[in-house]
Amino acid sequence: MSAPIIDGKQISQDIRASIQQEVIRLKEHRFQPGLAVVLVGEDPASQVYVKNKEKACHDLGYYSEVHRLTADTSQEALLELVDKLNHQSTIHGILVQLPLPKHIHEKAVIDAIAVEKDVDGFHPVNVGNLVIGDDSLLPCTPAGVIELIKRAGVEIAGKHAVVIGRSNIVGKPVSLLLQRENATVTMCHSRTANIADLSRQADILVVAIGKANFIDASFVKPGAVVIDVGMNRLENGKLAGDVDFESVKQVSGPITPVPGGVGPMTITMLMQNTLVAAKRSHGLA
Ligand SMILES: Nc1nc2c(c(=O)[nH]1)N[C@@H](CN(C=O)c1ccc(C(=O)N[C@@H](CCC(=O)O)C(=O)O)cc1)CN2
Repeated sequence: MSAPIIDGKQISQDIRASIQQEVIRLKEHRFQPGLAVVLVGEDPASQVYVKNKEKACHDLGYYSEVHRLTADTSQEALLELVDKLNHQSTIHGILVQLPLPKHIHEKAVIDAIAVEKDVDGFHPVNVGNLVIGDDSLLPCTPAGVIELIKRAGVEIAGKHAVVIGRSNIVGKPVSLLLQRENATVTMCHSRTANIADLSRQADILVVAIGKANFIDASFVKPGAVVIDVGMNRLENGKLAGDVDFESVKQVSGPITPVPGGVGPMTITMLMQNTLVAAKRSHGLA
């Protein structure tokens, strides 16, 4: 028997529907969440993601600004724009689309975003708050992973979670969030010996290593929950996850597909963070 599929698109829609209701209520108090998205350069995938963010803002009734800057924009000019947005009262969230062109120092830009408007959750203060368990804006993809697991009806507390990948954007924050939910977490990475042995011990397996179809059924304990954060563009133009979905779903428990799993949650959690940031700025959260 094949595993239940965790439908990230449907879960995303459900979350957006409740955000929309809350925004309608808040608008009666002349309150409108505002998001500024900054895109530097013409990376085709980034252009699509930014358009989708703009559309999500429109659909949910947010105020939005998209700043499309040419690839040769200087770091100084980008920092000036971030500073302007930091001080703009209609904007509660600022997102600088990554990756940035090579001549721009990503960290300098992230560090320049006001902590309370950092709806990506990438600012070191937000990262630090996540580490010590204080309230913070959570990074969108990791927050989406936790939401998918919970909405699939899976209890996290007491489970053994194995996270494969240790990036600052996914692997590390996902591990911290799983720990916060009282899972026992093992982190694996490129230098881990016997990844398959550790992976087979997981009740919850989160994979974010950026290698197409790396995890097959031999890595998975029967019934384990499998969350695939990978998004690898193949030569034939198709998108593949880090998990060999067809093989793994024969043995796993609930599993996310790619596309249609974690990806759609990234923008939904961004919308959620923007709402939280806006409410906090009005003393409502
Ligand atoms: N500042 C940021 N930059 C980037 C982030 C981020 O969270 N903050 N994440 C990614 C890109 N991203 C959002 O920005 C993103 C990636 C994927 C999806 C998504 O819906 N994926 C679909 C498939 C889409 C396709 O066919 O290409 C899916 O998995 O179903 C949404 C947002 C890097 N940059």
